[in-house]
Amino acid sequence: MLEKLKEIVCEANRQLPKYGLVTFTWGNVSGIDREKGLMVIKPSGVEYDEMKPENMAVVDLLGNRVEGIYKPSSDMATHLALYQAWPELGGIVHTHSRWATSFAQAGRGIPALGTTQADYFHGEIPCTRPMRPKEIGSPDDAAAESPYERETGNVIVETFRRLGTLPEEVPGVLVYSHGPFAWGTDPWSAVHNAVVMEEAAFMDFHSLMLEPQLPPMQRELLDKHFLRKHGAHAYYGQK
Ligand SMILES: O=C(CO)[C@@H](O)[C@@H](O)COP(=O)(O)O
Repeated sequence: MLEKLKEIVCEANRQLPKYGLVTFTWGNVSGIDREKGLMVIKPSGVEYDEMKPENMAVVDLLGNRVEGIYKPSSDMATHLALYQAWPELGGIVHTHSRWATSFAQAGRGIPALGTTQADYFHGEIPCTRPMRPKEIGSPDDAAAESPYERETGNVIVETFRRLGTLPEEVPGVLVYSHGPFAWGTDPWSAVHNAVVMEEAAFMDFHSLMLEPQLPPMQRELLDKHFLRKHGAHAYYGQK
């Protein structure tokens, strides 16, 4: 089971450059084995085309390294915070994909302007609030102890709680000044949702250029598309 999860997480990471979601190593995918209480995540800074299942990082749910010769992704604590808060999650992706990151840097959510987004996200993809200095830590924080990554996860969960949004209805978020996180029932569905998010950001940007006053799509159409594909609160995995 764990070896299979390493293969899946490795291949899901290798999909990121294939879908144009990453430059250099600016992204990471994880998966979780809840029975064993272990998370498998991309090793930090490793080139995607050099990745092999055996060099995936394996950590326990407190972030202690269990297997792997490389350091886990620098975003490990954010992934762990989301898995701990949301039991339905089976896979998480973080990238700096250009169009979604442009919205994150502008502090803007990605509004649901079309059925492409509505098929996967039941509404706007929100942007988190700016982090507070104490949540960011200081430059001399050792990377492993930096509160920034852990607090990023907490701010994501806080955003969804404040909006009353369910993670299974909107499987993604923009972290202010950083970039997108997407998730799903497994690493594959998380990557799928990350691709849809980037496409939606690209199309929204241009739709709003064409029509700055464009309102979000009608609720009825949004419901029709999302609920037809996923049902109310149905969690979904999309290959
Ligand atoms: O945003 C950052 C660093 O600022 C990270 O998400 C990105 O560089 C990926 O780092 P990892 O190689 O996963 O440690």
